[in-house]
Amino acid sequence: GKFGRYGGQYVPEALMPAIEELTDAYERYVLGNEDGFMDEFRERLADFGGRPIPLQRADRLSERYDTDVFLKREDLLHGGAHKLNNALGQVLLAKYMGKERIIAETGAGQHGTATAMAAAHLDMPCEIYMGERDINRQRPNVFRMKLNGAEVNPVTAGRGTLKEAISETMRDWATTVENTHYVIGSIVGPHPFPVMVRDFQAVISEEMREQSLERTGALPTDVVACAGGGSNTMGSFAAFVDDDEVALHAVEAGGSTLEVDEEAGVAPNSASLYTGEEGVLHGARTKLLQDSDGQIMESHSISSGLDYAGVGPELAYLVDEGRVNPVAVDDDAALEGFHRLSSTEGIIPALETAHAFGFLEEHHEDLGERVIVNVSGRGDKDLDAAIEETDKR
Ligand SMILES: CC/C=C(/N=C/c1c(COP(=O)(O)O)cnc(C)c1O)C(=O)O
Repeated sequence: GKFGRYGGQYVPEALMPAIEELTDAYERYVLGNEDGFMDEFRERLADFGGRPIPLQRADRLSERYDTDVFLKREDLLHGGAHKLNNALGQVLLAKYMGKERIIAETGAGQHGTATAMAAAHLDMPCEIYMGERDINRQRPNVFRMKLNGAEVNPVTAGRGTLKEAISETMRDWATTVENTHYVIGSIVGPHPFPVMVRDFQAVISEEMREQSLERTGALPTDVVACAGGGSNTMGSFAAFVDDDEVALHAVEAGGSTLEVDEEAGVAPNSASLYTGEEGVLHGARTKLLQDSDGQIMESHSISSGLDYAGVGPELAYLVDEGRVNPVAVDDDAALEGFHRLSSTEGIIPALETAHAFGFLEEHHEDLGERVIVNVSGRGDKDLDAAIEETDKR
């Protein structure tokens, strides 16, 4: 469960039995397809989720950047984001493990919604932990989670964003491991979570590869994806990691600035790959926003889903190896990307996704002639925030 120095299982003793049970289930059902688990997963992802997902040529952006820009439309996956790939896989696995209760954290509410949808689809009771701050800025998703039959537990600790929600969910799991599975929302946490979530999200790049060869007769020159915890990123990269000729760009939230105020212990961004230091968070050694005492700093982003001080250990490793190019895009450029995709291509992206289009605008000169951008989610959840933030500027 290691990616070089990163990864591992830094969890309290109380969680080790659950982690060992999950590792055994991951190896048997996900890697070994025991009892046809992966066949059922793919069948439900098709029938309930709506896969395969289109790889669409963006004609306006291709003109604008004088190169072929393709969009992987995970915003069209049931629920409106890539999150269902992982949530459906883990809820189905919980069923195969004989668990009776589902819990999860959420920031943007997309993972919470996806988990609530999958739990309803598979007839499992579900509780979602969500920071107060995120409840207020992703309200449409709070309604969706409740409509899908989930209980939403507000988390008031700290800043009430993703980090506290994950910690709260892990606390619940520590006392309920017997009958409960924790559906973690990204490639974070102790082994086997990072590899299991990546394996469920890898369907994104498996389809991208096939579609790119079919449409253009070649692999893409560049793949671009936004990175919060890193699941849509590694999902978009997985099938290309061994093809060195395919450049992989992980776009993080540059927030308001990359300058960090050590005294205040506040990082006005969430660029863990770009400016983070090695440390342990939520059970894994990875790259984190931390001050000189090793205290984890508060992160910031205009988008809830990228507003996280950590990042997946596999991404941290691939960046150190030079295989993944980490870039930071600030709130303003993300907001411009949100408006640009909406008005030029008729697709309103999630604010998280919009960061990837900020990167495209700033760096298209450095890219090759076949660029795929992962549209990780749609922007319905962000309309109020985007309008408010735009009016402010
Ligand atoms: C697991 C917490 C992250 C959440 N969302 C993250 C997110 C992200 C970033 O998450 P990752 O793919 O895991 O880096 C990208 N795009 C959309 C549309 C997102 O909603 C959530 O709770 O909805």
